[in-house]
Amino acid sequence: MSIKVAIAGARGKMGTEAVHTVMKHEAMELVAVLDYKEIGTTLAELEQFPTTYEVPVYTDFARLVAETKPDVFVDLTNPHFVYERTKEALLHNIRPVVGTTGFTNEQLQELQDLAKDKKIGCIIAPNFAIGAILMMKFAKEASKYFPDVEIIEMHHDQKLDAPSGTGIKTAQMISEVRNAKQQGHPDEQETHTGARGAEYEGMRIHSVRLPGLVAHQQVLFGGTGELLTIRHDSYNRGSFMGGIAFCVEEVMKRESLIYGLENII
Ligand SMILES: NC(=O)C1=CN([C@@H]2O[C@H](COP(=O)(O)OP(=O)(O)OC[C@H]3O[C@@H](n4cnc5c(N)ncnc54)[C@H](OP(=O)(O)O)[C@@H]3O)[C@@H](O)[C@H]2O)C=CC1
Ligand SMILES: O=C(O)C1=N[C@H](C(=O)O)C[C@H](O)C1
Repeated sequence: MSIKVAIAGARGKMGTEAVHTVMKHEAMELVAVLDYKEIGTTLAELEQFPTTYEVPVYTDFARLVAETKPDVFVDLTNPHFVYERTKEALLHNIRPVVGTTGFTNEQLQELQDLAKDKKIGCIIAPNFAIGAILMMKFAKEASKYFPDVEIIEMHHDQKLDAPSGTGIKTAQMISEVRNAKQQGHPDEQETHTGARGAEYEGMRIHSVRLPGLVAHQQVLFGGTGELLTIRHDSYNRGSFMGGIAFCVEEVMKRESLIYGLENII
């Protein structure tokens, strides 16, 4: 039996690709999309989709749930909206697969508790690309030997959140194994605010936003007379689709919240 999927953010850069991915997947059925504004009755009315995509569009989540009964809710929207909707999905016993970034630690903890109470799967993935997951794992390993590290994440200039979810996740993974260390000169001063980037447990995260970029990150490790650079590049959003399809299938088998694909690949 196919997995019934609903998607929020279907008009967006990631959502559009995700719609095609689910529509083409033989084990999945796209039963609905959720938008916050009136865009038509079905996806077939939007010019970026084929006229065969007669998937109903809803603006009311409760109605979407009642009428289409999805198993999985994929969220690819924006940081202002995602926490409440993920919570709502869990309360309706629908399994969230969330690519949207920008959760606070408190929000993640609350959702983790809720998924545990409900005994249903929820996957929150700051990055769906396999290469990015490996980049984070390798960076975690390297930081055991190189405690001086700076993260440079580079994205397109339409991105709303900074630092990126991947940048924060990388810093979190590194801080699980790295000996606490305040980097740089103890007396350093910024003559221009923000010059040293965002602080995360003594590490620095720098966010670059430029047209032409998609999603890129390098993690720099400095040692005596040497520099190690671990880098990943997503050149297009196809890089994330294998991860989304994997998560939609995987979340059906889980009974708790998973934050980061490194925990399940
Ligand atoms: N985990 C991962 O691997 C990846 C995660 N992302 C994340 O995914 C999210 C989306 O990225 P991207 O596709 O580039 O962004 P886009 O801005 O291209 O797409 C977001 C879409 O969501 C819509 N939207 C906004 N608010 C709502 C709402 N309340 N309900 C339904 N739809 C809504 C937007 O509409 P409108 O334009 O009208 O506001 C837009 O169509 C971001 O948080 C990004 O960081 C991105 C790439 C990979
Ligand atoms: O907004 C994006 O584009 C991306 N967002 C995610 C993040 O914040 O890390 C994943 C990827 O970097 C692309």
